[in-house]
Amino acid sequence: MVTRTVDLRSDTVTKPTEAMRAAMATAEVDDDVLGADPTAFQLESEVAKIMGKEAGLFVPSGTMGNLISVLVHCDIRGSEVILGDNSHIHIYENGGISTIGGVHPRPVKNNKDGTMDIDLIEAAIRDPRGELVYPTTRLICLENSHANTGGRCLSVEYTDKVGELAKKHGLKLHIDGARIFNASVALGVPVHRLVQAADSVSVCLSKGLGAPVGSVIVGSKSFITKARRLRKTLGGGMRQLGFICAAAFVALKENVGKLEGDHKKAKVLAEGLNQIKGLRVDVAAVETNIIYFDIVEGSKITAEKIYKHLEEHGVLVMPEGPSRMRIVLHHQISASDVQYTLSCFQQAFTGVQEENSN
Ligand SMILES: Cc1ncc(COP(=O)(O)O)c(C=O)c1O
Ligand SMILES: C[C@@H](O)[C@H](N)C(=O)O
Repeated sequence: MVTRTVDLRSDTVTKPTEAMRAAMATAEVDDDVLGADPTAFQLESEVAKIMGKEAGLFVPSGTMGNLISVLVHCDIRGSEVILGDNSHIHIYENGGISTIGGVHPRPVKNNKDGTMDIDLIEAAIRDPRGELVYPTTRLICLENSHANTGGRCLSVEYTDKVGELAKKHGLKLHIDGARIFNASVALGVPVHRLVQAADSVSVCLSKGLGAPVGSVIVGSKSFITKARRLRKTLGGGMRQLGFICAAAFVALKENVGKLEGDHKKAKVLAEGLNQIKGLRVDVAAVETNIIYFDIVEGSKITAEKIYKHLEEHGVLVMPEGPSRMRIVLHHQISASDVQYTLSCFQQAFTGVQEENSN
């Protein structure tokens, strides 16, 4: 009988707080297709202001936020987007930019720190003289923090350099900012400065900020006007969405300040896991709330045995391969949960070592 649950699969698993539920229950709402839901408008305006952009648009998911952003920037047939080969847009969004938007992806290798070498980005930009046979590059996409490399942060200097490169070639820059607040807190750089070079940003409120639903895309007024129309085309026009925006507004106001704590807990957990004989963690690479770790070859324990033991004790982690796992911290994981998780991992390995010695 599991008496305690520690859900470390993702920062998308958080449950609405009482304050969010109360805000939802009393939210002022209206039809956001026929006009403007007042609570949605308030949230969109606030996020745009915080991000230093002219306007914002609420969307039901980060996937839709990225899709709309890419499709607005690449609105001409034959467009191509340069993006990371290990980016969320390229791996986890069902190829939507191509299957729905007809946009051609031009992947560039992601480095271990989430960046793409700037000279490789420039080399991937199509030469206009080859337009008879080449797609036309119109957009560069970055991801900050970068999820698949372990929540690594792209510096403001790097982002500005990519922005300069985009401008030099007449391209737009989009940032998948699903965890931009995590990067901002970890770097000590205000979000508006971190995304200053970007023409658009997709900001998830449903990740580390803990909102039950939603993202906001931000950009120029012209960009958001086109994005709003495309959201409707994709079936994302929502009616009285103020009640979910009310929860997101609470998340924005209450949880940014908790991200540093998530990062500290991630570091403690990473250091503890790395002390367990049979696990390997690159602790230095844990900059925010995400930890990737591996079972050391020859450690005589299988991932399946670890998952089984963890699940029997209520600890949930994300499988990432035959011997690789991911843990994501969020504001509903306590310091005690971190210690409990470490004890469960230790027990799993000790149990196996005892089995093997018998
Ligand atoms: C980096 C990144 N971008 C975008 C998304 C997509 O967000 P959603 O799950 O809301 O579609 C995710 C995952 O949730 C993500 O980790
Ligand atoms: C799995 C992925 O799609 C999701 N964005 C997560 O980080 O949990």
